[in-house]
Amino acid sequence: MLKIGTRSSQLAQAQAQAVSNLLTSAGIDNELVLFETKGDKILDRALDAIGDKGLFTTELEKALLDGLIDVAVHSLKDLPTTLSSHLMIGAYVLPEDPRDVLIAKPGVSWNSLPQGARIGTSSLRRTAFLKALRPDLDIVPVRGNLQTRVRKWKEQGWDGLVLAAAGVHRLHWQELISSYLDPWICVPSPGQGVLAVQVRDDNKDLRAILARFNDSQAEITSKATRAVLAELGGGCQVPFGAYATWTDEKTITIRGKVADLTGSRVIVRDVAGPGAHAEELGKRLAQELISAGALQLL
Ligand SMILES: NCc1[nH]cc(CCC(=O)O)c1CC(=O)O
Repeated sequence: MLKIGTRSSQLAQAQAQAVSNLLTSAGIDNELVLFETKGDKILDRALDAIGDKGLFTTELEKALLDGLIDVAVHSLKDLPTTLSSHLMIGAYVLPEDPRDVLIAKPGVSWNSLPQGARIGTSSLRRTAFLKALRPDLDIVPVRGNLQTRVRKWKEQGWDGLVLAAAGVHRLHWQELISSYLDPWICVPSPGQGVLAVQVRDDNKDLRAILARFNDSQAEITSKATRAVLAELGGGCQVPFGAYATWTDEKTITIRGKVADLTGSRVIVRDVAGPGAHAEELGKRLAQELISAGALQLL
């Protein structure tokens, strides 16, 4: 019986179940094994900064290496760009909408938010990019899983809450969504919406099976945006987003955006080129951001 490791939040289980269904369709008996991660326990501070720390993934990587599980399912955006050695991403699957969304009461849209509206998010990226657009907003921290955040938004009577569309869609909470935020402006986290199926690199048979489910377009845009993150590296702790799309069947455009914490200084750069050179393009974009002062924003 193939063992699929996942965090135990409702969203993580929905994601792992979707991967389980793919494997079942390939005739592979499998079951979920649930884990709690450091990121599930630390609830008092923003976790992203540059977002490359593995707080949600380290325990699953260890379980893979110890042979307790055969695959781990992660939100790609939570997975550090440097994986533990002997582990690899076996497939990029089931890409969802990469945008962020505003959760708000019916009738309230992004454009109709009142002056000084109170908005919940703990992501430094969302805080900075939203403040850059609307300096009047009162951004309040909210951590915890999606249920907790939605509960707090209701209890506290905030005007809005900003979440990833992918998570909201996967939990079938579409009716809570008031507005989709433009990904060229509220630039998402690298890999947002994509699931990473991680395996041991010596597990050849399983890798061959997973390859059948790989979404090669999502793989390429994910590699492009994660290359930007990797190149900016741990040296900087700034709000950062990267978004890549296909402009024709061979070409991708990548946007990178960094800001200071208050959103008063913003650097945006785009590069376009062949998807076949995704990682090179991502690195080039990071270098352009650095040349424009990205590392000095804090
Ligand atoms: N950092 C938490 C996290 N990790 C993945 C998702 C949603 C799914 C995704 O973005 O792929 C979320 C919640 C959120 O950002 O609102």
